[in-house]
Amino acid sequence: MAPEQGPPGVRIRGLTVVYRTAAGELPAVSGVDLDLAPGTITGVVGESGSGKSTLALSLLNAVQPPGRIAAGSVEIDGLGDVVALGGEGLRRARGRHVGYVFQAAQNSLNPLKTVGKQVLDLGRSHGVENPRGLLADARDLLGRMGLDGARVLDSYQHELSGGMRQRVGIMLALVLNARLVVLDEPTTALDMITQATILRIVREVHAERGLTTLVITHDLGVVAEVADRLAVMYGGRVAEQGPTREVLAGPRHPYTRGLLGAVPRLVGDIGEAHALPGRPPTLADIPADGCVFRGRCPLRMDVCETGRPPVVVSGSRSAACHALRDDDGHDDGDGPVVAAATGEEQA
Ligand SMILES: Nc1ncnc2c1ncn2[C@@H]1O[C@H](COP(=O)(O)OP(=O)(O)OP(=O)(O)O)[C@@H](O)[C@H]1O
Repeated sequence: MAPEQGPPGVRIRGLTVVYRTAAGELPAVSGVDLDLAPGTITGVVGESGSGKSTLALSLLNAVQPPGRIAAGSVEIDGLGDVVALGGEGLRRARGRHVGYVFQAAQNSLNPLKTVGKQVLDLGRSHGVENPRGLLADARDLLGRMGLDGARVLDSYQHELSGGMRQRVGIMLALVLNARLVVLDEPTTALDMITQATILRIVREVHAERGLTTLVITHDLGVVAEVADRLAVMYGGRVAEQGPTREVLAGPRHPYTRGLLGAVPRLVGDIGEAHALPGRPPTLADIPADGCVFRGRCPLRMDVCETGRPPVVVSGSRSAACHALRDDDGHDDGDGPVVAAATGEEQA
């Protein structure tokens, strides 16, 4: 995948990732289908434990034991199915093709090496032949993000603020010219002003470098700010997905409605916000059959106990819910189409 080839598309199909626990192997991600269209920013949102980070790690086939990808494929343009990749091919793909900014990137730099040294290490591990050119690229990227690049390259982690470290993380994900970038909780632990700055930088760098970007977050405000499309995850499954504006303006899945109702700044008056009752499931109590959200769902019906929710597709949106199957009230004119009740999604 040469840089001039344009941003890659990604097709995730039937992805199931399990972790080995005392109770056996349990799915953290279960039958997920998701498309990342080339050149777009997709946001994956959900409460803690919904499987977002596990899904993101699967894009690099980087799920670590006791986890493993048990089924499905992750097709990346120019790279093929990363689930089938291994060894050297996989190592080279990470960084070169897929740039990854880990959760808590503020703390993931090596405290014993300057940022510049870490750039050189990264280049060496990927066989970059022109280290000076790499450092110049790193300096330019940092400058592009409003930092004094030369100074940051000479700095150690403890000399940088949280927002600066986050920008260094983004630079490290981009400096090898990866065109697919995964950002896991890019703004957690940052103050509001720094958060807004980082999101602006994500949008600008995405557009300027022609990237396909996946942003993982628990914060609907973050996806509202940056994402063209969003996927809402719950209990390891995609509950609803579609264009961000449409989903936020008219959520269909009861979980999405609950999440939105719990965010004061998106619904206006703080008095109108209602916390979603209950807690998200842990691996041990995700129901094996039926709908994973039924325990907290105001629309719960008998069928939710046993049948996996059908994916109701309408235009470029879809939601997996038994209640929507008979619900004409949300039809956007195309008429909802019920897809197979296997968790398959149409993006
Ligand atoms: N190494 C592991 N061993 C066992 N279970 C794990 C492991 N890593 C994650 N899990 C479980 O898998 C489920 C999904 O975790 P994951 O980190 O993907 O969710 P998340 O939505 O990213 O949550 P968070 O926002 O808290 O990171 C959770 O129930 C979690 O406890």
